[in-house]
Amino acid sequence: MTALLELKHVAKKYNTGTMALSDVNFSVSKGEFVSIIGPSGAGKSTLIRCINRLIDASGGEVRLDGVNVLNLNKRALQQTRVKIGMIFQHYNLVERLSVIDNVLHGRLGYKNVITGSLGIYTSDEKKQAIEILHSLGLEEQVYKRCDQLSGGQKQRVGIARALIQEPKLLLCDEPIASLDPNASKVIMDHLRSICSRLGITVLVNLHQVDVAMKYSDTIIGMRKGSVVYNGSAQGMKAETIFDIYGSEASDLGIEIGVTHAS
Ligand SMILES: Nc1ncnc2c1ncn2[C@@H]1O[C@H](COP(=O)(O)OP(=O)(O)OP(=O)(O)O)[C@@H](O)[C@H]1O
Repeated sequence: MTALLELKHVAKKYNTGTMALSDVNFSVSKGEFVSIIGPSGAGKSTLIRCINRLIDASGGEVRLDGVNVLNLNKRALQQTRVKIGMIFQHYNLVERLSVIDNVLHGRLGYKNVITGSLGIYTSDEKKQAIEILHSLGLEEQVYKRCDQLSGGQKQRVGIARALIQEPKLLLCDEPIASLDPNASKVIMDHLRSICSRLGITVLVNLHQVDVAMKYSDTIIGMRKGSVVYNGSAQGMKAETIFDIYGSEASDLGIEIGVTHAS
């Protein structure tokens, strides 16, 4: 498979002196579903955010389709960001606006300053927004204000906003951390289906090892800013969990060797 995303020697040192990422190297193929796991402070969010430059890495290369994102000027970065959708733990929606208006915000990267600031969208874009919302089971929420939705519904709006961008890569920063198990399953099922059905590459930060093992083609395990595991879910062993979390899998309640069909 061709690599869509390649990280080479990526480092991030915050101006507090914290070395959040050290020499991170991995590549992600087109259409792959990859989970990043690791304890709090391992650098998962920093890593995800260095890919679309919400955070500027201190060194290394982040290549998307062969182009080093870290070298792009403002205009080129804007064009590249259109290819990268982002899902946030706390949804990042404009709560007082309707669901469809929030989804249409995903088209802003394609607009010029005037059409963008006036919120002018084509009828095709509106049709597409409604279709995506239907595909995510939100047909009854299209014109509701976002502050009237449940967390799970808000996260599906976040997914719809990312999908209307027509991204190649979907970055998901702890997308289920604020959701109950049922809503979490709905979100993970949608993300998996987006990957399999639409061929969109998904990179997701997770705290739940069982969820990562159930849904992912590949798991990247991080500890103290470094990648300590990069392999299949099936290839995870009790020692892998120890390397990542510094505790025995059994003490953490993680069952190794139990795989679930996705
Ligand atoms: N803006 C910042 N300024 C300084 N240090 C930061 C900043 N953001 C994160 N850090 C530090 O960088 C390290 C990695 O943090 P990061 O949030 O990326 O970890 P994480 O694995 O996503 O953690 P969590 O699972 O708790 O979200 C931590 O030591 C954290 O304290």
